[in-house]
Amino acid sequence: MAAPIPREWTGLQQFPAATQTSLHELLGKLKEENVSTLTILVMGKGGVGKSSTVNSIVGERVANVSAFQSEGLRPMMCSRTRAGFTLNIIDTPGLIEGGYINEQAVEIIKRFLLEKTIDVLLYVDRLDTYRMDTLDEQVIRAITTSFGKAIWRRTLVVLTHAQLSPPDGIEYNDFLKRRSDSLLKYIRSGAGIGKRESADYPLPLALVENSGRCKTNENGAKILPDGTPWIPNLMKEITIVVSNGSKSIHVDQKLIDGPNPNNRWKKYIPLILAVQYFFVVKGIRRAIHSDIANGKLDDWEQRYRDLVGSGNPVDLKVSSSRNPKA
Ligand SMILES: Nc1nc2c(ncn2[C@@H]2O[C@H](COP(=O)(O)OP(=O)(O)OP(=O)(O)O)[C@@H](O)[C@H]2O)c(=O)[nH]1
Repeated sequence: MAAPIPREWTGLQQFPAATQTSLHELLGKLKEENVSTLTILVMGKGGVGKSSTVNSIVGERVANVSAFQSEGLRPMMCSRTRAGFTLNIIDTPGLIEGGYINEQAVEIIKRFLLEKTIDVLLYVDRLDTYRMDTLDEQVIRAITTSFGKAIWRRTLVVLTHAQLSPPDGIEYNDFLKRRSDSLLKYIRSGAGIGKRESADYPLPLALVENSGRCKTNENGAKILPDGTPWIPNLMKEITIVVSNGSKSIHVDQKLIDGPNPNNRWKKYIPLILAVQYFFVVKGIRRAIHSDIANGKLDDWEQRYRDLVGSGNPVDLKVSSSRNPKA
């Protein structure tokens, strides 16, 4: 089925003039780098603000937002064009249901993404969550197994509900640091990113406040507590990920099927053969040679030699103790 023709990105005109200017500059920069299409995949647990973030970026209500758990399992792709640039943004259902990974949702997402190329993953979570649990790690593992570890090179971590007042009088920046450090720790652990690899997986972070009550500046742009207009900032961080030198993720059947378990140990075969040769075959040979050199003979062999040596007729039936058939 042919992809639908993208609609004009009219939502851009909803943004204040200063935001529009910043966004046009960023799109211009991408075009200078020969990037004329950007496909953004949005994933995370349920209810963290994925759909709201999609709507905020597009500037239109294209995805359903609900305070309650959404029923649908189907991802949704929205495409918009502006001045020769195409933005594709894919909203996905939350991956957790009843305390476990919703495997059905994962499979549907994988099939939906087949033959698509993901330029950036927005891994969305809430800033105002105080504790991490194993569910976070499960979601991160599910993403890693589905699309490969390399997807984390193309990831921007997005924290929604950024206009929060931290609990227990903690200073905003301290709270942000603690929250982001613990989330990044879980992502690295769930994705299997070792300490030495950290530089290859920068995992930058952007804050988002989707609420209609988000504070605005004198230009009417929605701002973070430190005064940063967050929509241009989010788009800037996205363009940084696009230009970080890593490859976009093309989702093909091989990637979806994952590594073939039959191939898993194949690379060790030459090593196993070498170990066998040096420690088993060579060992046995050495033992045989040393036996021969020591002149040790089996009982029957010794008796046979004695008989042949003595010139008496050889009665193998009697002399062979090893061979009952003889
Ligand atoms: N205050 C505040 N509320 C938010 C923010 N983002 C989302 N919400 C609210 O959080 C609820 C869930 O938002 P959604 O955007 O539907 O979350 P989701 O992750 O797409 O949810 P699922 O599709 O069920 O996985 C809605 O009531 C939103 O209005 C935010 O940044 N700030």
